[in-house]
Amino acid sequence: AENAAVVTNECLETQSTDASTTGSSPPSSHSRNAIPEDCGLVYANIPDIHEWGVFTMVPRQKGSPVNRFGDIIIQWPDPSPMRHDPSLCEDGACPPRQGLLQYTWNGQETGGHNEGRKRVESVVTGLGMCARTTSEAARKHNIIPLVPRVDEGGLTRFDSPGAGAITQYHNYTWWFTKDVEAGEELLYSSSGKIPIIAGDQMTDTRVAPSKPSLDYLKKNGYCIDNIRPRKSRVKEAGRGAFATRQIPEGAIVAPVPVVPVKREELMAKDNTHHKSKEQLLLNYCLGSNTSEWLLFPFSPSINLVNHFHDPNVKLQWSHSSLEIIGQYRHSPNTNKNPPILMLEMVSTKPIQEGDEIYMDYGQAWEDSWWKHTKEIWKPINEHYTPSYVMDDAIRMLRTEQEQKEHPYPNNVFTSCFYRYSDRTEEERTIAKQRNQKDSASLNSFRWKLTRGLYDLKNLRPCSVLKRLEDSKGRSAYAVRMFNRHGLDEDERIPEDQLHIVTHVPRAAIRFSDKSGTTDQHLTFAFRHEVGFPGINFLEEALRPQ
Ligand SMILES: C[S@@+](CC[C@H](N)C(=O)[O-])C[C@H]1O[C@@H](n2cnc3c(N)ncnc32)[C@H](O)[C@@H]1O
Repeated sequence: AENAAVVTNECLETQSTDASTTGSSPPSSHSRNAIPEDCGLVYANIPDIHEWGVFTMVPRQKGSPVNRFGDIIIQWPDPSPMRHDPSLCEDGACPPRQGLLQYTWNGQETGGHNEGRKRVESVVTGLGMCARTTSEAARKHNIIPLVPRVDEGGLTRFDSPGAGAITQYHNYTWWFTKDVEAGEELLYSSSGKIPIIAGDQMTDTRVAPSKPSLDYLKKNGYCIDNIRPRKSRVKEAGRGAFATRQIPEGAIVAPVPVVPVKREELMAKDNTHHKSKEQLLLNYCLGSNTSEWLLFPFSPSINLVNHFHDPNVKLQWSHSSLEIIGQYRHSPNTNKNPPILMLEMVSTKPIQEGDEIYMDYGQAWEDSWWKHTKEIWKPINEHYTPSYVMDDAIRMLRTEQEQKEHPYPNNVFTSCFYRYSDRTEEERTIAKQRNQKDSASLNSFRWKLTRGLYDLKNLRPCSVLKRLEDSKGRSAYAVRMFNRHGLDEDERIPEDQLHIVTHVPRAAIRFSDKSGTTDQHLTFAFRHEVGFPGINFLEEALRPQ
């Protein structure tokens, strides 16, 4: 937020300067930023406090979706410790997060925690990065997210060179928790964003002295519902971005706020486990092979724009970003982190409703993709079934004993929705006493449904010991619960406890993918940034003089 404050309202002016085609020098072209009459959501710089926020242009009802389509999430397993090393924390206080890590969520909030061995950060694009947050205690939030969908977007490791090159986490939808008036800001609770490392503090949102008027938002905001996700028309590309309405030539299709990231941060930490060399995030960054900097764009659906040699949009620096970068050129301290910058995605031809949006990713990307499909990629024919397919296919779960005869595929295990902290003090004391008396005794509890139990952060490994049928013929299970990395302290079952839970319904048990086995970890998964020569302009400004 502090960085965003540097981006002034000038960024929202209707005229912009184009640095995308030449790289280092910014030629001028003009684009129109007219908000369509029926635009429902805008991204605007809040007057007085100079922070960016998301606003609704129409009244909304409690229980209705913010958008009819959700955002993608990119899982960032075991980020390189360079920028935020827990070993740098002293007495529970850690150095502040920098770069993209300032905006990520704890992976367990999005169900991504099994993607990594120790730590997973979730990059929640769209509203998760554009909307501002408020603390749970302040109770000012008016939107909440639901669970994402997880699948391969039609690209399987058995037949597609695109397998592992796109994220499997998508359709992360947001819902209103209150009735909201036209012009109100969308805020969500920051609890999901509280970082994994103890000691990090979230600051609460700064409240604007006065609410921006609808007129101000129309004149100064960027429309952020001109594009939406859908399966791409490009074979092997996965999902794509499509126009939700007609867009004239030369108009701003979407704002493209970007976080600068150092290329070296996206190297996977451990190549023996995360077999591909670079993180999946690289495929969603803008850059050029001559720059050590990358830009991660994050407005809704922007990350879904695919490559085509005959594009209908291009990227250009916003006027204000050019100024900020210009200031860097003259600043003697070039070592500091560059702030959030703003690009604009501008139509280069008239676009019809339903058209797919394409950019030209450039020759280096095309060459790399060509090499990947012709020389590197090979179909995989080993036995593999992703967890979401197992969940659909296997309704009745096998006990540990049955699995000896009839095992599940190697890449999956079972997880249960369970909260150890739901046990009453009394239950815990009895368990403790029993443990002290007889080390062989079991602690067995009855599963019960409590509020919020089906949140993804409450998933933990569990093994099925017994299957029973209830009076209505439905299966219920007795399971042993385990701990996993990243669990909150009060959720950890004491190491010396054999924690058995009975009457667990099938709905509370899920298949999960073992760490390092999903497509994004495939050895031959494609990795290349989206070509954006305009980054050279930033690179030049940041280079020590
Ligand atoms: C910025 S993402 C675009 C969104 C992506 N299609 C998805 O489903 O998440 C870039 C990645 O999309 C895929 N892609 C984009 N354009 C493509 C094309 N023309 N052919 C094949 N794959 C493409 C590649 O995997 C690339 O690394």
